[in-house]
Amino acid sequence: MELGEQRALRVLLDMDGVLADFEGSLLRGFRDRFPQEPYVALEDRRGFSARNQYGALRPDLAMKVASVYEAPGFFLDLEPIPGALEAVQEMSCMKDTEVFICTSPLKKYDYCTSEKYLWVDKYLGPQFVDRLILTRDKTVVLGDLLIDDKDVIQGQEKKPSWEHILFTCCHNQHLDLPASKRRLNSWSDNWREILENKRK
Ligand SMILES: Cc1cn([C@H]2C[C@H](O)[C@@H](COP(=O)(O)O)O2)c(=O)[nH]c1=O
Ligand SMILES: [Mg+2]
Repeated sequence: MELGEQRALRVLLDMDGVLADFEGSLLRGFRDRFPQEPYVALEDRRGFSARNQYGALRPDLAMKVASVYEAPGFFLDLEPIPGALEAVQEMSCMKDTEVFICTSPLKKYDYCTSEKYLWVDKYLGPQFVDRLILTRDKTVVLGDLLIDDKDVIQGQEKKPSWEHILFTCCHNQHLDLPASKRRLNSWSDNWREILENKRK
């Protein structure tokens, strides 16, 4: 990079809950597969882990809800979140901006990892397959912004390079955030302003 050239703003985009509708698919899948079992309505979701919340309802429900997202096809069949694909395409064409998708695979990664690549190829194209980062520790990934629905993102780096923008999802919508923390309520919210403010 030449002296005086402005470094591109690097935006890291989470996948589940930000680009792909994990929660909606999980609830539909659980009710289809276990129609007689109690379930957690989206408006009643609290906390990132659905597995933990179902387990608190009844211990055996933890394994049952996990069996839904561990099944073949679950990640590939996720619906895009409204406005997400359009926002990613627009963002990636912005001057002095680079976009990466940064997502955490399941520990039980058999189907999840390949299906995440297939999903990105299907909905965003091969150029984004080159920009897909799978990691269970996002703190070690360099970036300026991380747009992610998980309320607490921890890892090896205690002071990650990125600012975490909390993307509103059913499980975090009730959280009161400290004044320093910014939310993006949806892709029709003003994500462009968040990027421009970060450039200053
Ligand atoms: C709700 C929930 C999610 N997960 C897994 C599913 C994905 O592999 C990652 C998503 O993390 P990211 O921050 O969106 O990349 O978490 C899970 O294992 N259990 C759950 O209840
Ligand atoms: Mg997520």
